This record gives sequence, structure tokens and C-alpha cells, in this order.
Amino acid sequence: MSSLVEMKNIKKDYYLGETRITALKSINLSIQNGEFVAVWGPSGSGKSTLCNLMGLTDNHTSGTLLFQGTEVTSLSDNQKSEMRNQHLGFIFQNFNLIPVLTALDNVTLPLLIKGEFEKSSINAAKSLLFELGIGDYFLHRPHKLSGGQQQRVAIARALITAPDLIIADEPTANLDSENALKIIDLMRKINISKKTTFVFSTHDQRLLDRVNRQINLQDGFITNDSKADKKNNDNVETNKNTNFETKQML
Ligand SMILES: Nc1ncnc2c1ncn2[C@@H]1O[C@H](COP(=O)(O)OP(=O)(O)OP(=O)(O)O)[C@@H](O)[C@H]1O
Repeated sequence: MSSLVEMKNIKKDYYLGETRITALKSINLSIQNGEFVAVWGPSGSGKSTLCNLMGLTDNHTSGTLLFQGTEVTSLSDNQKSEMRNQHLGFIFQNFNLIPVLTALDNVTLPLLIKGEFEKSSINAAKSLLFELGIGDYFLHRPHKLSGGQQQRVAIARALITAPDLIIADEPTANLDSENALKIIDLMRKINISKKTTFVFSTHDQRLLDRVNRQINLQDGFITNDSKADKKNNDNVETNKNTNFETKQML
């Protein structure tokens, strides 16, 4: 079976006028279904660029990028949008919830965009919000929610279409360290229980013991790509049956 994402000799250049900035230099990696991966590195090392390429929201300059075995450069913009809608979910550091919509409407929207029926979409969104511990807040607009609560709504929105891969670019950057750990733990529980693959970027080394694989970036190169030992994973696996009801901790 093919990898979820495969990058071979990926390079990404940006241009500022005449000046070329090479953000990624010869990246080789593959992401398998079910992995929980942190991309870690200092500011400017290329984490967001890598997330954007994996999320099919930007184009690489050279090399080969396969998503579920399909060469991405062979796809039209419409086909890429379709692939994003069908297979990918996104979580952002600023949460990016629509301010005029309630938590419930924010989570329902991706299903309506996909053409699902309104009633079943609302029911699915509501039940997911309860599953993630924020059901009591479903009629709140984002500004009435804490950062941790907003990020939970954003996680629900990313998850509602049952994507194969969720890309989270610095999902904890705007959270205090306690809530940052809770959000990563929530993502890990979803990863285990729903088998959703996660790739998230961070510059926070304290989050790395929560992952089963870390990819370190420095100046556009992968300097380390390591998987956690089995023991570490087993510790997380033992939490498999805990539910997501952690609202008292938010
Ligand atoms: N749109 C752009 N135009 C020009 N240069 C860019 C652009 N986006 C990123 N860069 C440059 O590419 C390099 C990698 O940037 P990137 O945002 O991917 O790094 P990062 O590790 O995510 O950084 P941060 O943690 O600060 O977000 C940096 O030198 C950055 O200045």
C-alpha cells in the first residue's frame, strides 16, 4: 500500500523581487497512515512551508510529491481542491474560526460545503463537539470561548469530514503551556481512537515526548527523523479508552 504522503528531493523556493529564498532543500520523507508526527525546528527552518506542501496549499519548486500515491503536480487546481476537501483537515495557530458563526455553525460548515444534508450535518457537528468536551458551548461565538476552547472547536471542524490527514501548523502557539499539552494530548487521543494521521509543526520541544515521530528541520534540511521507542507509544496506547471529556480542565 502506498504512503499517505511521499516527498522525494523536494525543494521550495520563494522569490522576493529578484531575491530567491530556498525554504526547503532536498526533503525526503514519507508519512504512513496512522502516524502522529511533529515537525520541529526554529523559526524560519521551513516548518510552515513543509505543512503547506503536505496540505496541497502551495506548490513545490522541484522534486516529487505523492499524496496517496498520486503525483500532485499532475493535478489541476480543481483536483487539488477536491483532494483537500476529501482527504485533508487543517488546524491553525490563530484557530481561524469564523467570528460571526457559533461553534456549532463553524463545525457544521465543512459538511454543508461538501453538500451534506443540513439536519444530519448539524447533528454530526453537535455530537462531535460533545465528544471533544465542548458540547456545552456549541451556541457560543468564538470570542466567547477561551483559546483552548476555540482550538477544540477548530479540531472538531478539521475532523468533521473524517479526513485521512490533519495538518496543524503551530496549533499550540497561542496557548499557554498547560492548554498546549492538553490540545496535543487531545489530538493524540483522536489519532489513536479514530486512526486519523496528524502532522503538526511546533517550535516547542516540550511537546515532543507526546509524539511517535519527530522530524527536525534546520535551514530547510531534515536534520533528524526519529520514531519514539515502543515503550513511549505503549504508554499513550494505554489511554486508548479515555474519552475526550476534559471540559473541566479548560
Ligand atoms: N511567502 C514567502 N515569501 C518569501 N519568503 C518566505 C515566504 N514564506 C516563507 N518564506 C521564507 O522561507 C523560510 C522558511 O519559512 P517558514 O515560514 O516555512 O519557516 P517556519 O519554520 O515555519 O518559521 P516560523 O516558525 O517563524 O513560522 C524563511 O526564510 C521565510 O522567511
